[in-house]
Amino acid sequence: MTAWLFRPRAHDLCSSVTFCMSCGFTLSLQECLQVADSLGWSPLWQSFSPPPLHAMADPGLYRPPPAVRGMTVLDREAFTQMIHVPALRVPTTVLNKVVKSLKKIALQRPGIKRVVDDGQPVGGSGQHRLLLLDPHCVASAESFGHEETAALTAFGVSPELHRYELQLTYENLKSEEVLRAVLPEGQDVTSGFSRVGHIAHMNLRDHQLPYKSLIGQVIMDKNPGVTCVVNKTNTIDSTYRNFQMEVLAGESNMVAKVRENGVLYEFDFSRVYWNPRLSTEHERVVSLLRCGDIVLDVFAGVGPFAIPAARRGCVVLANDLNPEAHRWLQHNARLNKVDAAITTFNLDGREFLRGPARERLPGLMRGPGAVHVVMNLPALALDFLDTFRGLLGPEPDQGLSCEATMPQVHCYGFSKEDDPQQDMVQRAEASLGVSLQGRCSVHMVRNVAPNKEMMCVNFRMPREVLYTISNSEEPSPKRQRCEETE
Ligand SMILES: C[S@@+](CC[C@H](N)C(=O)[O-])C[C@H]1O[C@@H](n2cnc3c(N)ncnc32)[C@H](O)[C@@H]1O
Repeated sequence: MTAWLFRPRAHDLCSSVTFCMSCGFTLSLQECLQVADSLGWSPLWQSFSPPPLHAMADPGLYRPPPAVRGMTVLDREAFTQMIHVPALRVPTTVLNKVVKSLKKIALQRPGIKRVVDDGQPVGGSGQHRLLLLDPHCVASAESFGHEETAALTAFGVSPELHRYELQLTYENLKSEEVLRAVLPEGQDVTSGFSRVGHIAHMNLRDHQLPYKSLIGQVIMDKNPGVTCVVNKTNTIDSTYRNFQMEVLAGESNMVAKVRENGVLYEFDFSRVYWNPRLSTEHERVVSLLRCGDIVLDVFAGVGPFAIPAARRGCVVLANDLNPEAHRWLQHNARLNKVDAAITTFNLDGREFLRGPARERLPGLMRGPGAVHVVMNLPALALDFLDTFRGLLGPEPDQGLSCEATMPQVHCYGFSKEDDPQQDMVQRAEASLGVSLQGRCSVHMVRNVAPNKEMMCVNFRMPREVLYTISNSEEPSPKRQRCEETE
């Protein structure tokens, strides 16, 4: 066939022509006619109507009409267009089997039926339906692969392709397709968001802001269950790690109900920290806990470590500086019926460690359960480790404390270094004032941004940190025996 439908005047127009020698075809036939008309080009290929089936293979076929470009107030009707798709005429007697055999090449669009009436009068036993095919897979009868050809032969279906005129509406488009058609060409169309209950949380770029209401509306339309779309308006450097946010579409109810790892949480998303991307990490830490263990959650938020830990049979001391997070933490403890197992505090992390934690630690460490300290405030938690220096004063058992009773620490941090593991260990060591070589492990939690990792360093709190130990003290044989039995 002709290599191009409309001859481009220059290569830089290649995005405006149907067939470009170097880039392949980029516009739907309908769009192409409009573009050509506006540019005063005349078609080289005159036999346009009706278009042969191979012309239906245009990958821009589902692209909405060019008129929607630049739209800032969503007009759903403006996305409606007629397109042509290939179809097979299939006897109803074998329809189900043919649909199954051809499912890889059948039309798949949201809200579009792929089997339609053939519009022909029904005659005798020869009742037929049209099976609509994906024009990107099927351009002509030669497009069928061996399997499909064999299936058609076996079921007595003619491979002759029919042309079906289909109305494509806003409902049949994916959010990405809608936004790509509306936002300026060549600019990034990110329709990604975090889902927090009924809230879709976006982080729009500057060039997307003029379209923010439309983007919000599209995200809400295309994601069942989302009834509120918000955009982050600040970076997350507030003390309480919550976002300033603006409602782009839908209701302004910020109280979300979320299920994470089977546990239900409720909280005001605009006033507390919640990150759905931490569910795996929450689960990982909780899986390390055993019934009867003690958990000190220094930066507890609304409870994603504390509540499941209590549900697992642990005794939990959970603290958060944000009064709102503390309130929802208490609420979630009641909601999950574990309030008897969780004691909550609304203190600065250092105050919590120096006060309630210090008071209870000696008794807890003598008990049967292991003590875990969770410190998830990645921007600052490593600095808080210095609070443990000499926290419990002189060692009561004069060097006989069993290492196995020392608290197990899970401390989070961000790292932008080439070797984030080493960076984490070095910063923890600097804060604790001791070496952790050979007695810690580090793992990557998630990639937060290009070149920024969230990490977790895990170690048993060294005795010489928690207690003020005189330099002359030698490790006692008794303590060594204790370590061996761990
Ligand atoms: C990153 S969030 C973690 C929340 C929860 N642990 C989680 O995994 O989702 C850190 C929490 O620390 C709290 N926070 C910030 N500064 C604090 C401080 N100095 N003392 C205690 N809590 C603090 C914030 O309010 C926030 O809820």
